[in-house]
Parts: sequence; C-alpha cells; structure tokens
Amino acid sequence: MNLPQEKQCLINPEFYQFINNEVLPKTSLNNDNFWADLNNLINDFSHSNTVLLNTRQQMQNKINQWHLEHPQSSDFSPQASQAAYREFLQSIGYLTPMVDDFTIETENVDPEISTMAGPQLVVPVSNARFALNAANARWGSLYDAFYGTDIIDNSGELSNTKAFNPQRGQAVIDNAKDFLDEQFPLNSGSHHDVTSYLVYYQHLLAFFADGSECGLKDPCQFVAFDGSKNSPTYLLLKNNGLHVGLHIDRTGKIGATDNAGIDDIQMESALTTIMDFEDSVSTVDSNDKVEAYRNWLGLMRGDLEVTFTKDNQAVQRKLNYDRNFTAKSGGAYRVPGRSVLLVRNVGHLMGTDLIQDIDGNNAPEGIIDGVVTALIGSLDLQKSEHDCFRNSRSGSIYIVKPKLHGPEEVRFTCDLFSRIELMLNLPKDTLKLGIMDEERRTTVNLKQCIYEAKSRVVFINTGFLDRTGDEIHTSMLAGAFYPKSGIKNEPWINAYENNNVEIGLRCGFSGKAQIGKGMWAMPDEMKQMMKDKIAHPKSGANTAWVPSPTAATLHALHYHRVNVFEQQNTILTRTPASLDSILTMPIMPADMTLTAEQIETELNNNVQGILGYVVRWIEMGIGCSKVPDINDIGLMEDRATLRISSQHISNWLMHNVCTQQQVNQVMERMAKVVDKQNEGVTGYQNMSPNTEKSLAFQAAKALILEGHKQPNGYTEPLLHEYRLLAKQQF
Ligand SMILES: CC(=O)SCCNC(=O)CCNC(=O)[C@H](O)C(C)(C)COP(=O)(O)OP(=O)(O)OC[C@H]1O[C@@H](n2cnc3c(N)ncnc32)[C@H](O)[C@@H]1OP(=O)(O)O
Ligand SMILES: O=CC(=O)O
Ligand SMILES: [Mg+2]
Repeated sequence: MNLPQEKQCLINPEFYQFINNEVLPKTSLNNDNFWADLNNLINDFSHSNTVLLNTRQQMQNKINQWHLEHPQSSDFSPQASQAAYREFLQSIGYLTPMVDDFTIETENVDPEISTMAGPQLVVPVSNARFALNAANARWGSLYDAFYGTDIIDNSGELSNTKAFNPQRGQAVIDNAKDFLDEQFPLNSGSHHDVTSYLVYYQHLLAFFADGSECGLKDPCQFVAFDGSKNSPTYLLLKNNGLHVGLHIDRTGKIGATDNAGIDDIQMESALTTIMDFEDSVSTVDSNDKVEAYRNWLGLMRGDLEVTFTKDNQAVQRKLNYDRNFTAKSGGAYRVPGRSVLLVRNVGHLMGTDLIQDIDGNNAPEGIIDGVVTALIGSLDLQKSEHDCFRNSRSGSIYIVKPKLHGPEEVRFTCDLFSRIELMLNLPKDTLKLGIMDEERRTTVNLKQCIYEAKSRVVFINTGFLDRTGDEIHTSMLAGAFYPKSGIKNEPWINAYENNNVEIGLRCGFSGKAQIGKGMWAMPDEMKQMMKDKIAHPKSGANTAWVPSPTAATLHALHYHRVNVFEQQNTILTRTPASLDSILTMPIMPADMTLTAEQIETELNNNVQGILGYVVRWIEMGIGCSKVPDINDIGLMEDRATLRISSQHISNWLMHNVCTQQQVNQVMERMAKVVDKQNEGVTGYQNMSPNTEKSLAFQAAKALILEGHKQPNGYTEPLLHEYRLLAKQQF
C-alpha cells in the first residue's frame, strides 16, 4: 500500500543500519518491504495504542472521582460500600462481563513451559555478561550454591573464608547428600556411605566400604551416564522431570577427598529464562535500544560472547552446548544445555525515538519491540534440529507482555502479534504470549484476558510487585495505605495469587502452559528463600521467578520436593478466591494511627530504596540493582519496586500521614547514606550536599511528589526524562 507522504516515519539511522546490516540479511525478507510494512503497521496500530492509554486514564479519573464522593469515614461499612463499588466498576467497564468456560488451545509449546515444573530466571538483556550467564543457568552446581550462600551458616569453623574452607566444604557435601537420600533414596543405606557407583546393565549400583551393594529404591530415576559403565564419570538421575547430575572425578578438588569420588552435584535449574527489555533495564533512546536488541540477536543466533576480568583473570563467556550422554539402554541421551528463552517486551505506555512521525513524535515502543524481538526471534526458527544453539524445539517465539490492563489490551496485543506474523511470514500463532497478571484490571478480568489470547497464551504470572504499585495508585484517593509490610498481610494479595492459579487451571493451563509466581527480591537471603519459596510449587504454580542463577539452582530443590502437577489436582477442589477479597483495598482504617517512629522508619526505608536505585538508573544507566534496606539487607530493586515505594510515599503525603517537609528531610539524610554506600564505585557522583544539582536526586523527588499524577503510577516517564538529561551531561 502506498502511504501518503505525511504518514511516512522517520527511522533512526543507527537502528536502520542495525536492522539492514545485521538482521535482515539473515532472513528472506526484502529490506524495502520490511520498512514499508513496519511503517504501515505503526500507522495502523498507533492510534489504538493511544486510545488504550486514554482509557486507562479515563478509568482512573472516574475511580478518583468515586473515592472523592465516597470518602472513608469511621462508620465505613466495607460490605455495603463493596457492593456499590463493584457496581460502579462494572458501570465504567473496569469489570467486564464474564465469558463462558473455555480451555486454551495453544499448540507447539516447548515442554519446559508446558509439561515441566521448575525455576524461571529473569535477567536484564542489556547486560550481555549476565544474559549469557542466565541462558546457561539451565545447569548449576549445587555444591557452589550451598558453599557460596547463607544456606550453610557463615560463622565459626564453617565460615566462608577467601581460601577454600574444608569444614564448610564438608557441610556442603553433607547437605547435598542429604538431598540425594531424600529424593533419590537407595534401596538400603545412604549416599553418604557410598564408596563407588557403577552401571550394571541398566541399573545404577552403589557400593559400600564393607563390599555390599544396592540400587536406587526407584531404579527408573537413573537415566543416563558418561564414561564407562565400570567407571562412570557422570551419572544422570531424574525426578519430577528434572535432572540431577553426579560428576565423578577422583582427581578433582572435591572428588579427591570424597568417598565416592563425587566432585560436584549439578542441578537442572532455570528451565526458562526471561530476557528482559522492560523493568530491569534502562534503555531510553535508540542507542540503548539497539545495544539491547543486538544482545537478543546474539542469543538467538547463538554467537553472543563477552570477555571480562574476574578475580584478576580474563573470562570469556559464550552459550553452552547441549549435553550428550549415553542412555542407560545404550542409545544417545541429549539434554538441553541452555534455558528456553522468552523475551519480555515493554508495555504499551512509552514511545521511542527508534522511529518518529513527521512531527517528531516517538512511535509506540511496545509495537517496535514486538516487531524487532519477533524478527530476531524468527532466526531461531530457521535452525535445524541438530543446531547446537536452537532455542525453541517447537517452533515458537515467546514474548512476555507486561503491564496489560484488562482484556482489550490483551486483544490489542494479540492483533499486533497476528499482524507481525503476517509481516514476517510466520505461521499463525508462532508468537506466543506470556500475560503478566500485574495490574488490577487484569486480575479482576483474568479469565476474559486469557480468552482473548487462547490460541497463543503460554503463561500467566503474578507480578506482585507491579501489582502492589497498581493497587496503591488505583485507590490512591481512597485512604492511606498500610506500611509496605502490612500491605502484604491484607486479604487482597492471597486472593489475587490464588485467583491466578485457579483461573489458570480452569482454563486448562495444566500440561499446556505456565502458571507462574513472582520474584524473590532478596538475592542474598537464600536460606530464607528456601523456607518461603516452597510455597510457590505448593500453590500449583509450575514456575516462579528467581533473581540469579544461584537462586535458580536452589529453588530447583523445591520442585524435587513438590510434584506441582499432583498439587494442581487438589487446587480446584477448594473454594475459589472471591472478587470481593481481591477488591478489598489494603487501606488503614480511618481511626488507625501510626506512631511517629513507625512513620519515620517507613519513610527512611522507602527513600533509601528509591535513591539507591534511582541514582544508578539516572547516572549510570543501570536498570536493576541490589540496594541495601535500612536493616542492611540487599534488595533487588527495579522499576516495579520503585513504583511501589514512590506511590506509597505519594499516598501518605496525600493523606497527611507525613508532610512534604518531613519527606524532604528524609531525602536529604538518605542521600548521604546512599552516597556512603556507593563510596569508591567508579562513575558514581554524590547526590549530597548539592542535592538540587543532582539529577538523580531531583528525579527521585519528582517520582515521589508527582507520583499521584504519573500514569498508573508508572516510573518510566520521569526516569526516561531525567536519564536523557543525564546522558546529555556526559
Ligand atoms: C518485578 C520484576 O520485574 S522482577 C524482574 C526484573 N528483575 C531482574 O531481572 C533481576 C535480575 N537480577 C539482577 O539483575 C541481579 O541479580 C541483581 C541486580 C539483583 C544483583 O546483582 P549483583 O549485585 O551484581 O549480584 P551479585 O554480585 O550477587 O552476583 C553477580 C554475579 O551473579 C550473576 N548474576 C546475578 N544475577 C543474574 C541474573 N539474573 N542472571 C544471570 N546472572 C546473574 C552475574 O553474572 C555475576 O556473575 P559473574 O561475575 O560470573 O558474571
Ligand atoms: O514483573 C514483575 C512484578 O512483580 O512486577
Ligand atoms: Mg512487573
């Protein structure tokens, strides 16, 4: 179609060259056609994108108005007002009519997503070093995960000293062998006492010091090996669909001292990984975006590489190969060496200068992300089944779409995906959709959202961090929210989590798609994670997010202990989560007051997190950071946690729980604390004492003071604005 001149887009030259020189030549697409098609696509979809954003704001305005007209009072009757509130939400189209029962029809889904249960790692795609590490996190060393974390107490004779501590090493081995005894028990005796393993016909045999021997209680758990049967170098076991490998090497650092010569125990860990273009990155212009797209290209082609220095040694990192073993029956046994990769696009909110219209207006970034990540993803589909670096063995490209508000936004996304498939000559429904259930309008209409995507949906996931931010923003005018820790104890969150699993199962997700749980946001607190995160597989979710490869290896232990698919059978017998519980706002009763100390502590904590995160985002372009809280516990901070903290303070200011002067004082004080925490960090610029000159400080202040005005409480608009200013300065 020939477009009138005024509809032609302006393409950023760096982006144009990247696509023309590095991507399109690998496809059968013609360059000119590609750009003309993209131009048409943007013209056809941009208006709807704008309409959807306007609808969000109009609904929010009406909700705000409703709260002004129904102020919280001490004689507040939750039941009566709940019914009226529901009716109101229906009347404005926030609550949509329920669809009839149905089951999803998604096809060609990789087993890691459909039939297996295990951890999902998330990683900022802009960091090639981390991204490669994440792709390779399909396998992780249990010994390293135990040794390097607080799973083993870091005190006294067990201390994690710089030089290898043999006592700590022994505790690691003891813990790991306890796991073997628990999940791969022997017919008699314990793995602790085994002196050698060998393969006898199709059986694993364990020998003891007294010459006795035995097999596994469940012989089927032994699946493959490497080396000779009499002296295997690797034994591959399987439980609940996940592999565990015993690496045997009597000359190895650990193997030399181990009874059975086990040098390491390796866990199949991150079955899937999300390469994130969204909340964990800081990509504000064409230059940043092209760099991130180039990493995705390297991952899809299989040739991404980085070299860096670690512990004074040069390290070269590439994608791992698949692993080949001998099946116990004698044939070849190949296991994937890498996580199955999904890619998280940005949501519908932001524009990008990758492409602009004739008036210099940025095109919707979500649309361009959809096209480019799918285009690059399509290179994977050209690979033969023997290719070393194939991602999807089922011919799918997996795109996670964040921050969707309700069914009409899901429909828009699916329409966009259909059009991209036409443009790229991909079979219908090649582009699979992961729906983040992280906005309230999606939660309360989840079944309708899934219905819109029923031929391509591959996951629903409770992004509880954004969801908390949206909870605050949506009901900003309703009253003052509990302190952050209290919000988590209110009924809405369990109802939201349970509803997600129940709806997913009722829509037939079991065995077809992922039901996912959210992030563990305390990357160094692994002992606590092991206690808490077993709740995720128990809840019937077949995946849950982890922040690092080490966390993936440890969280994998949970999926050995809990058979998620058995668990799912029990879920549908319980009373379903109620909409009223989901809609119960975690607001403090009107007559509840907090002590001055409680308010101060909350502000200190929130402000420290905001400043600690924002300063690295604005001035160093780092989109995800580990920032200590006031108790010195490192927290994963990304845009979603920033959304919560900034919205929370905004809410307290609005309801006079604190004053602006108080917030200013806390900010000034915390700027000093954050500066101190970053002492010696290359490229770091202090915010204090000249905070009025610090773009990071000013950005943080704007996020708080203008928080109530930000669209749905999102942080992107202000972060981008200040980051662009900072980039101009350097
Ligand atoms: C609400 C949401 O949207 S959640 C989703 C967005 N959040 C994320 O994606 C979190 C991803 N995680 C991270 O970015 C990081 O783990 C952080 C920022 C939390 C902590 O980073 P750091 O302080 O650098 O971690 P730390 O020093 O403990 O470990 C760094 C090592 O772990 C590896 N690592 C840490 N996180 C990851 C990860 N997510 N993927 C792969 N490797 C990782 C690094 O490669 C590095 O190892 P290397 O030196 O061999 O390369
Ligand atoms: O994206 C995840 C979230 O919790 O938000
Ligand atoms: Mg999120």
